Amino acid sequence: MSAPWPAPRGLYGITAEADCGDAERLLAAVTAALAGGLRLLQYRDKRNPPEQRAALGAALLARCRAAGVPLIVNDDIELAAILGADGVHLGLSDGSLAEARARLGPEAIIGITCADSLERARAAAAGGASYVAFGAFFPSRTKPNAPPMTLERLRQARAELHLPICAIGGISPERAPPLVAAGADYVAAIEGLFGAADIRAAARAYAAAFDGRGAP
Ligand SMILES: Cc1ncc(COP(=O)(O)OP(=O)(O)O)c(N)n1
Ligand SMILES: Cc1ncsc1CCOP(=O)(O)O
Ligand SMILES: [Mg+2]
Repeated sequence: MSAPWPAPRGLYGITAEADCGDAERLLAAVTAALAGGLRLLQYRDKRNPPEQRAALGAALLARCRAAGVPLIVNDDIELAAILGADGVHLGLSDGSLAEARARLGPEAIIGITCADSLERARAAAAGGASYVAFGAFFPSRTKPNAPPMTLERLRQARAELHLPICAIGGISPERAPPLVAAGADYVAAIEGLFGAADIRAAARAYAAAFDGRGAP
């Protein structure tokens, strides 16, 4: 059974390339993040061929299902469909929102990268996106060329958009609270979460940024 949407506000973990070369390591990392309170997981894997991505995606989906956490596939609408994952995340150069909705159905979670653009977020909302993602809020070693996004523009987005908003880009646990206060429903992290020495503790620290800030 697929996980309910919207997921409770909180940490959105995105798998690290460094973990995708080793299934055991990847599953251990994700298991630790789930134990620390991860609310959403994205399988982002730009290194493996399709067959391996299908196998890793299936293993991640089983782990996420057991935890009641949605699994979203980055970039690849077809892989999301084949796996029966909860959704897909699409950037500017990935497939279209309309194509994803047609392939995955009305219940699928479809996230759209808006980078620093409110205009793109408005179009995504009007086109039936499930959430929009803004960033990079801070310099990101994972994606150094992501355009910079500001807290002020995030507040503006929160004031006018009526769908979940995700903040991404160089976000450590210490950097999360102002983003949550400005209206982010999800804080997405790769290095700050999966690069941490204690992944479960890092997930808890991100989750704490949402404490006392209202129900999902
Ligand atoms: C939650 C979330 N937000 C943004 C992105 C970036 O997507 P994209 O611009 O397509 O870049 P890649 O991740 O594909 O390199 C994301 N993946 N997740
Ligand atoms: C995928 C993506 N899109 C904008 S910044 C980014 C990278 C996020 O990774 P990190 O949390 O390590 O900066
Ligand atoms: Mg992409």
